[in-house]
Amino acid sequence: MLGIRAPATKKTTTLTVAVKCRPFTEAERGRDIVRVHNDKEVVVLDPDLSKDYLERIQNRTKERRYTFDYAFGPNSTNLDVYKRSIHSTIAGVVQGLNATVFAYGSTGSGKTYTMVGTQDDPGLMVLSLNTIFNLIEKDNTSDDFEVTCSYLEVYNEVIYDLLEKSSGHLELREDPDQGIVVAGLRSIKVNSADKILELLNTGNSRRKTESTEVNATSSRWVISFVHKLARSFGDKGGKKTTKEISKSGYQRKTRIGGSCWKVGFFLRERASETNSGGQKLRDGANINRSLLALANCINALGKQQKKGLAYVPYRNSKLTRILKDGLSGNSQTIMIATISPANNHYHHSINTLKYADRAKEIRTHIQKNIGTINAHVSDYQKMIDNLQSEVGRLRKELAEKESQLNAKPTERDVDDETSWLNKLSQETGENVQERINLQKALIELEETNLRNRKELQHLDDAIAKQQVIENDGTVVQALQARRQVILDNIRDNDELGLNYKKEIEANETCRCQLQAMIDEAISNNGNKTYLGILSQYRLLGITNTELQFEIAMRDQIICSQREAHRNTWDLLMSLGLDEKQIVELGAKKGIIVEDWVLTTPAGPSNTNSSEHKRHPPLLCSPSSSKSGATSPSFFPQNREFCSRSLAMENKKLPQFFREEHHSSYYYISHGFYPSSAYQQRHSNQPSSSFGVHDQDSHGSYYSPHTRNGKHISLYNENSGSTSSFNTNFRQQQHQHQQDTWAVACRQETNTNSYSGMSSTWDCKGMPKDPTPIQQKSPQIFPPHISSKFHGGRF
Ligand SMILES: Nc1ncnc2c1ncn2[C@@H]1O[C@H](COP(=O)(O)OP(=O)(O)OP(=O)(O)O)[C@@H](O)[C@H]1O
Repeated sequence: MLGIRAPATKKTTTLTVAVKCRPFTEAERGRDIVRVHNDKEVVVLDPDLSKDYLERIQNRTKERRYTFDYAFGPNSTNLDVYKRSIHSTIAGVVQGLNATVFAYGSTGSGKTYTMVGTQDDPGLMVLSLNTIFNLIEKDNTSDDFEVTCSYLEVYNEVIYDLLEKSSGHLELREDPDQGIVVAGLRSIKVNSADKILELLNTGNSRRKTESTEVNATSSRWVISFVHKLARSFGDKGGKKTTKEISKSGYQRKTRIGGSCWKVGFFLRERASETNSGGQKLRDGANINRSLLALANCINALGKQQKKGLAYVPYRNSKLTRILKDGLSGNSQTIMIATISPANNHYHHSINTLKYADRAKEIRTHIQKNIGTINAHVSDYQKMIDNLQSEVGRLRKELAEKESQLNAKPTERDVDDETSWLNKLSQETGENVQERINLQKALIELEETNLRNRKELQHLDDAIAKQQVIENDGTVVQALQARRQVILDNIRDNDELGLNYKKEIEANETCRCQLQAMIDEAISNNGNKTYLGILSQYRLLGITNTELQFEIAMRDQIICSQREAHRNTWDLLMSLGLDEKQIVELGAKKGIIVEDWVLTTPAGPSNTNSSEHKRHPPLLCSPSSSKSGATSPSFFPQNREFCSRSLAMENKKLPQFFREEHHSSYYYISHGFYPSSAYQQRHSNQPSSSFGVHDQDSHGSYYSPHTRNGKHISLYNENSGSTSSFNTNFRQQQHQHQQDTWAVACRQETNTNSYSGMSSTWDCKGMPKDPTPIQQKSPQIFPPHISSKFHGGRF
């Protein structure tokens, strides 16, 4: 038979399961517990009659109910079974469809009777053979048919050929076209049902049957009867055999077909029931192994359909390998489950029915084994050419794919995922850095404008006062010019601030998208755990950067506050005041100098004590003093007490606060957090509270990036690593320290200018020549000085 498979479409079908309950045998005693309803339902009654009503309604009954494709009671004949459940399948064999029929049941349940039958009630094998030959006979086409049959037995997992007089052990082989085949199994050509029955009888005589206590002629072996049918489709004009057609080489299309139907029946027995030992016991165990393997395959195949599990243990026995096609391949398969009606077979019957029930889930894929071949050599050549070009195309495709694969290392999937995750992480890092820069720039901008607004207020006050005392209006004009500059700066900074806010929002959106991409990639990936940990690690790194940013900002604020304190002390002492005077002055104005006031009453002896030098005093407001806070302030050692006109003495003294504390509040009041904490609090408000500062806020700090009251953007200035970021901050701090003192001096100058005074101070706190305000460099108002010394109060 030529092995060309048809490109016909596959049809998926489920196993057909029929249950046949045999009648009581003459020797059998017991109670009938099997009921068949509607030709489909099988009910096995509880064999224990002693159960009362209560037990029954409590569902303690052992009664079981199953539904199958077909169910046959004891009065059904083999012909009934055949007509309803087998005939159409066997008819399909002539059309090129494979078929498998096997009986499954416990020993003595009627497998042999159902498959072989008797003279009066021929079995399914006989009936199906009759059908095949009837159909061939009735076929009025020019097609040729060739029927062959084989007969084999599996005994203790060894295959014997029953059509051979003295058969050796046969092996199973896997054929790409025909599936599992028994190598060396004799295949005899037959042309009538009678001939096959003759062969069956011959084979049966070679079977090893031994009596058991259950069945006097128990087969105790797995028997399979394999028929093959080859069909050559010819023209209507005349019949041609396959051989003749292939020889002729005429330009005539011919279809060929082949099908196979297998019939098997098995024994299942228990050693205790068969009362057999030794060799018999081993035989029983092997037979059980075959059937156990079949049961396992049925189980696995049933689950496979329901849950998609893959492994089916076909290789566990010869029987399951022979039946493989029938259980999952190209075959229409019918399982006949045979049971006994007797109550003492209850467990066997239930067992058989359970497997039969699972077998209903098994699916096979049937396909006609018919192909079209062209009889002419040139057509064969064309076919070969086409196939070769197809092979060439596929080879090329394969080579391309392989080169793609080789371009990357073995663990390319993981590597790809990792590098992709790296890219995402890097982008997230850049995103965070960008936001840090934007927030930093925004904060500085806010501070600048806060100072601008305060200066504006002071300018307004100064202008009002000056207008009263001045005749020519020169100073007022200068003040108004300055006021205009500040107003312009405020407007510009407001615009810039709004842009920053928009950029921060865009940055937040981008960050959310990146995070969603990372999350999705991790959740969809097989390496979930690994990628999850990697992602967490990266995100922690990013959070760390943000925290370092916050720390750096706080450091800078603390540093600037300390500088401000130091400058304030220097300024006070440069005015010519000693400590006692400062304390007294402070006390008059309600300012308490900690340590001095808290420990001992202010006095000359105390102010000069070494204790005070070891613990520099802290200027604080009464309110902060009450809070009991005692953190030290920085007191410049060996400071010079310069002589100074005390023209200021009667002016209002500034209010000193604990800037350290306020700087912390600053972050909170300005909504500045590391992004994680920030997001928790302000998921929809990424920007800080630009332009809405409390006038009493004291958390402002001097920024070297602010000139002339106008903000100079820091955006992208610090993009890069955390270390460069910190370096920047250190540089800023250094610059800041240098600037603070100069600013303090300039502040003093300006303040005096506003008050109409002409004296100025150098960077060491020494008086300098007066300079008109118009010629001064652009004014910067350091927070701790500008907010307290500014406005002509000092
Ligand atoms: N439908 C039936 N009508 C009448 N008698 C039956 C029928 N089915 C089975 N029997 C009888 O039941 C007995 C056991 O049947 P059978 O030998 O077919 O069982 P088995 O399943 O093939 O047993 P084992 O597996 O041991 O070979 C036999 O005496 C047989 O004649």
